[in-house]
Amino acid sequence: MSETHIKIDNVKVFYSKKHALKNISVEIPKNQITAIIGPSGCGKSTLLKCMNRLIDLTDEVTYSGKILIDDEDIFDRKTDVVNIRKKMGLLAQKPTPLPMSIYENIAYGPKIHGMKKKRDLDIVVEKYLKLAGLWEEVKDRLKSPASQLSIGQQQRLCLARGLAVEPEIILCDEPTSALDPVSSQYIEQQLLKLKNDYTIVIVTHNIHQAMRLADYVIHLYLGEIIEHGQADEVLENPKDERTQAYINGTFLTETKIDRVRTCT
Ligand SMILES: Nc1ncnc2c1ncn2[C@@H]1O[C@H](COP(=O)(O)OP(=O)(O)OP(=O)(O)O)[C@@H](O)[C@H]1O
Repeated sequence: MSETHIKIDNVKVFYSKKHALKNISVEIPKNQITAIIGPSGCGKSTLLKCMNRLIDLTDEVTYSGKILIDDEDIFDRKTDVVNIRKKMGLLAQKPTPLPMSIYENIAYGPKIHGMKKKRDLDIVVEKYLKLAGLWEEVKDRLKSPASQLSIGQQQRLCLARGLAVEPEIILCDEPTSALDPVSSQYIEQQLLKLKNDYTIVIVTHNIHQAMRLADYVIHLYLGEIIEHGQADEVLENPKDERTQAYINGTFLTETKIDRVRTCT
């Protein structure tokens, strides 16, 4: 495995009494795409929210363990949450453009971080719209409201906006689930290009998407990692019966799981 970028060590999360993540320990490699897969409610989004501490915004949540990014424990109360989030771009399920122009959507983050000169902002806007694969489609209407873009374009705009604050890591929570197949393909193509410079973690329900994108796969099941490894090994030759069933789209009843456990 290449150099570790995010080291997750014994992370546990409770929502009130609900034990959502149980002793999660896993290392996420730098400049690779890691897909988190698993059935609904298994804890995928919770794990992602731990990585940027958005989990703090949830009521009645308690968590423990460590998440080391560049050797800094982001769960440490002394860690500056704003700094952590600056290292991470988040691409959510639905595009959330800011209620302003296409240009201002991208310039917003750099302005907050102190960039003032129009020339510098122009360069940044063009650079990140190009990186997100949207420049050619919007270069002649940068002053138009972002809300006038198609949903697929809005998602690429959100990707560009996230990149404009120069993160090291891109967290994606089902980033194409609200998009048509062509727009999904655009996003996937951009993510594949971006992995040369960014560490990417993507939550996806789409096994084919994981096959197309992922270098590594984490399979979560009822809050635990039941399989983790190189994508081709996990997706084409899974060791765990539950991973196999999930990939095949078959449903394992508790009785069958018990039978499988007894047989192995
Ligand atoms: N704010 C909350 N309060 C209470 N329980 C929660 C809260 N958020 C999530 N949960 C529970 O924690 C578990 C994990 O939720 P999470 O959203 O991480 O799952 P997921 O794998 O991302 O699901 P999906 O694929 O359906 O989005 C689920 O049982 C969910 O009901």
